[in-house]
Amino acid sequence: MSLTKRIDMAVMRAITLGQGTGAAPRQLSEALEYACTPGGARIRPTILMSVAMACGDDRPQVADAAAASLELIHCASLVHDDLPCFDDAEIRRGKPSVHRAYGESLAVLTGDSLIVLAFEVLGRAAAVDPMRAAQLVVTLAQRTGMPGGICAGQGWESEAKIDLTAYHRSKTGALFIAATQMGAIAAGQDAEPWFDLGDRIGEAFQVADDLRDALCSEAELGKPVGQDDRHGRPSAVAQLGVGGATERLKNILAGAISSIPSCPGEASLAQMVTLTAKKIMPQPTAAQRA
Ligand SMILES: CC(C)=CCC/C(C)=C/CC/C(C)=C/COP(=O)(O)OP(=O)(O)O
Ligand SMILES: C=C(C)CCOP(=O)(O)OP(=O)(O)O
Ligand SMILES: [Mg+2]
Ligand SMILES: [Mg+2]
Repeated sequence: MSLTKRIDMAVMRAITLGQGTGAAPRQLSEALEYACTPGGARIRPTILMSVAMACGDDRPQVADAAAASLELIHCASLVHDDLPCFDDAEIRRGKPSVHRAYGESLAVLTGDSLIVLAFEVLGRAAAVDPMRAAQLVVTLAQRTGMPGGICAGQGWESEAKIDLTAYHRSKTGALFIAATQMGAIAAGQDAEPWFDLGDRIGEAFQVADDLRDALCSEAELGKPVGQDDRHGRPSAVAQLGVGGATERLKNILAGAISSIPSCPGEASLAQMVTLTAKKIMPQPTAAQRA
């Protein structure tokens, strides 16, 4: 089975669990699925699974639960991020954002339900491997909440003075660190050596996202562009210009490959990072190249 299919199936199993089989509010049930399918790039669970596979993937059910839980948290964060009180975005993944499709109250509840569901999925993985499941819960919680998770990252946007490194590391880096560390944990390995790889991929992803926000169109991205400018957010493009940010992106990615810890599947993991790099590198249009 392809990795994409494995991830989509794990996500769908989780959503089905959240929808239940008995009485449940219809619109909220529908919105859970709407928020997570069809997926975006599924880049975080792909990295997680690739690390788990490079480490032997000896408990595939635990890796499936880890990948699904991480993607559920990511989707929840996008639903909340698009709300009027944050970025007030009307489209996401090429369709109306959840609050545009279902209203604000249900969008808040969709995000809330997905967060809780993510941790339920990990709790249930304890039936297969209690130690690994407990470590996965702690790692995902650390990278989701305060003081260093994506909630903290979002929190920086309400501060008058922003610590740029902490802002980027928590807003975007956190779920990439979760991806590499949860992949290792799911396969029974120590998480600590996998911090650097996640941190570097996260930093690269943030620079790439800043470049896409400045260079791409709404139709290409399926979400509003020019957001960093509009919200006055610090970005790699504002700081370094397009050329400087592109150079920085290439340097971080080279560093990411050299930070892969030694493991049985090291070579194929390096290939995955190179492939991910190609995917996230924004392609300038002919007009921008001229
Ligand atoms: C778990 C949970 C629900 C957290 C709530 C806190 C929250 C709203 C986090 C958003 C995190 C995030 C990376 C948003 C997208 O960034 P962006 O706005 O720069 O990117 P975009 O262009 O894709 O919108
Ligand atoms: C952290 C950021 C910039 C939010 C968007 O993440 P992705 O670009 O991975 O979103 P999807 O592919 O999942 O839609
Ligand atoms: Mg935002
Ligand atoms: Mg946004």
